[in-house]
Amino acid sequence: MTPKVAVLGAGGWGTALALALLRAGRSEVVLWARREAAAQELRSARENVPYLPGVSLPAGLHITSSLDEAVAGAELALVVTPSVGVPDLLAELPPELPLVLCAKGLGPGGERLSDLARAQGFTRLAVLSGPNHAEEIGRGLPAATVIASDDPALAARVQTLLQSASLRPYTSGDPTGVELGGVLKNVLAVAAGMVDGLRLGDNAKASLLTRGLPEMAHYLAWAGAQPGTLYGLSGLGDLMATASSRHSRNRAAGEALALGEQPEQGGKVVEGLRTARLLHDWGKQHGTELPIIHAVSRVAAGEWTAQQAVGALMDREAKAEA
Ligand SMILES: NC(=O)C1=CN([C@@H]2O[C@H](COP(=O)(O)OP(=O)(O)OC[C@H]3O[C@@H](n4cnc5c(N)ncnc54)[C@H](O)[C@@H]3O)[C@@H](O)[C@H]2O)C=CC1
Ligand SMILES: O=C(CO)COP(=O)(O)O
Repeated sequence: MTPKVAVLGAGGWGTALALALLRAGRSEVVLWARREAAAQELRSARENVPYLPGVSLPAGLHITSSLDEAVAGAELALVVTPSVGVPDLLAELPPELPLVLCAKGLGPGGERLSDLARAQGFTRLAVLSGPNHAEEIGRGLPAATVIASDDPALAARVQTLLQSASLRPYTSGDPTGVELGGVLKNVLAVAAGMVDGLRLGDNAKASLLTRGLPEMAHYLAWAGAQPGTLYGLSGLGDLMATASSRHSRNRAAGEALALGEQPEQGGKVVEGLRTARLLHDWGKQHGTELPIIHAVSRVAAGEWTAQQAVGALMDREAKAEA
């Protein structure tokens, strides 16, 4: 029987993942959009004009706004709404459905999305993360990604479903590290955008991103991630892809903030701004210094200008690198 795969969330990333599944030879792929008007627009234009313009959607891609229809008979579902939408979506899904969580954000109280899913009774869970701009994956440009799960058979199954000439998925047994790498790099990408906006140069960006790694490492270690995962595709790989990319909404939001402009990206989700505040709160609660994350959080909240954030980072007490 042909496996049916549901892709829940019709933004740029959900649309690109649906196309990646079709390219990998899956013939029954259903893309779910939250609003019927959006589903109708996708069906008639055969293009996701607001979120992934310039990429055609093949006739074989089924598009619906009915969640029941999307998941009926599906072997598994990719959850690709922005993180703020994940709790409501989980509440509507049957807990026996295997899920692949693809959003790069945290729950409303800073929870991992996989923990929220577990609390709702879901037991078959994987996460997918890596250096994967929707604009490039949607066009079939080559990339690698990581699928991590405590259930090796599920990770291997998702790998098989997605593997194609243009997407090379790796498996991992560290869902904690893979899930959180993408969450944290978004905040550093906002900071990198501020460096761009202020035209501080290449040395500043390399210094900032490298000093951001220990901040990522602190949080990942606290969460129980394996130390090496930070240096893989879902950590350093995604940080490299995002912090310099013309596609990155997080980087662009940082650039806008530095220029005194609004950080919104035309209705596209910018996860790093909300994540910065949640991680800042976590750092305060745990007495952990996260200077770059703290600076992004204060600029995002309008408490500091980007220039003040640079001053605060440069004025910190002298210390050893390690
Ligand atoms: N765009 C990209 O290149 C990548 C994005 N991601 C992550 O995937 C997640 C989704 O991002 P994108 O697809 O880029 O977003 P997007 O900004 O392209 O589109 C957001 C989509 O979600 C819908 N939406 C908004 N609020 C919702 C809610 N409460 N419930 C259900 N749907 C809702 C919008 O109508 C829209 O269709 C984010 O966590 C993002 O960090 C991960 C990898 C790559
Ligand atoms: O996660 C991404 C690429 O891997 C997308 O990053 P942005 O959300 O900053 O566009």
